Amino acid sequence: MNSDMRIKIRPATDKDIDYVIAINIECLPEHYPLSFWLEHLSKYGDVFYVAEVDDKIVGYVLTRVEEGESLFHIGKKVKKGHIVSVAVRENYRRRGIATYLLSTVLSILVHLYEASEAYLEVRVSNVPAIKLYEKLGFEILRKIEGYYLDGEDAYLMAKRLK
Ligand SMILES: CC(=O)SCCNC(=O)CCNC(=O)[C@H](O)C(C)(C)COP(=O)(O)OP(=O)(O)OC[C@H]1O[C@@H](n2cnc3c(N)ncnc32)[C@H](O)[C@@H]1OP(=O)(O)O
Ligand SMILES: [Zn+2]
Repeated sequence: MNSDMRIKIRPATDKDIDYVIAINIECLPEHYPLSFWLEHLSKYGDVFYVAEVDDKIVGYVLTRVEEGESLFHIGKKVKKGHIVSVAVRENYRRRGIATYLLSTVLSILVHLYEASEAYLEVRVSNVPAIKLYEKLGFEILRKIEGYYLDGEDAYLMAKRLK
């Protein structure tokens, strides 16, 4: 891969799902049935993005929009963007692709959905992802003990969007 590769970001379509699932399996231990991906595509397709290099999908971010209690103001009901899964193929990392995907989705959460917060869970050992989220303005709110199937803890990280 050369250093002047062109990265293109666009919303996912149903034709992308097989590639997205393959990247998810390659990059993360948390996997989901086909129905999960298709349901998110139909309900929250505006915040399900893929990144392409040379017409091949190399990364994705899957997001869902939720209404519920604010993570910052107890008792307040808000719209929240939930970053469910993000991954970039190993050979394409550290080129800003995840930053591009996530900042695009965060902007759509604000402007299209009028969400006021975004949040996610991440393994406490996943330093690259934690650093990425901190760079985007997410902060660690708390630890969720035993969140993952293998027993690892998660950090709950969140960001105010307005
Ligand atoms: C909610 C969830 O999905 S949590 C799980 C997140 N996904 C995964 O862990 C899957 C496996 N990992 C990956 O796919 C990738 O490493 C990702 C998605 C975490 C990051 O993707 P990338 O495209 O490489 O991120 P990007 O290039 O935008 O990095 C932005 C910043 O994040 C930080 N960062 C990214 N990777 C690393 C790393 N390996 N070590 C330290 N910091 C890192 C850096 O600050 C980086 O900025 P810099 O390159 O200028 O120093
Ligand atoms: Zn989650």
